Amino acid sequence: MAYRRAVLPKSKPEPFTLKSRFQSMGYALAGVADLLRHQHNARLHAVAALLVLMLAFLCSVQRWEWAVLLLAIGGVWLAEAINTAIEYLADACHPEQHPLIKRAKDVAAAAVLLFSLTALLVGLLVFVPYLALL
Ligand SMILES: Nc1ncnc2c1ncn2[C@@H]1O[C@H](COP(=O)(O)OP(=O)(O)OP(=O)(O)O)[C@@H](O)[C@H]1O
Repeated sequence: MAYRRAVLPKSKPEPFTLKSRFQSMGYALAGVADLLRHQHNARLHAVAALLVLMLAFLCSVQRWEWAVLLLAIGGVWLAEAINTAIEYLADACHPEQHPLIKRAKDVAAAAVLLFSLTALLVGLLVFVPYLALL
């Protein structure tokens, strides 16, 4: 029965309730806690994000620069969360070594690397003109 529930779509959609929406948010927050607790890279992202926010505050960056920096920080977290979810799914579906699991994990990790490099460039574009004035 548990298997049936897991693989088949429900015949009748569940009614919308605030309680279930709050429950969903709780699951998502548990995902954030999981990232911070189990992923060393996520802790590095957290420290980097804090430093960027402090620097932005000290430089009194403009409103649009805040928006760009927040998007860059959010994008790195998005990539890290999806990368971690892919790793967990891969380990659950195929705990043994497999060349395709390696490719899937490496490509998922590439997403984090590529967005992190983009975020670094965004940070340089925003902060270098302020730091050059010092
Ligand atoms: N089941 C598997 N089959 C084949 N290759 C795997 C498997 N699991 C991991 N790998 C590969 O082994 C290498 C190291 O994996 P690992 O998950 O330790 O990487 P990592 O990104 O350094 O880890 P983390 O940053 O999460 O500590 C990667 O190239 C990965 O794709």
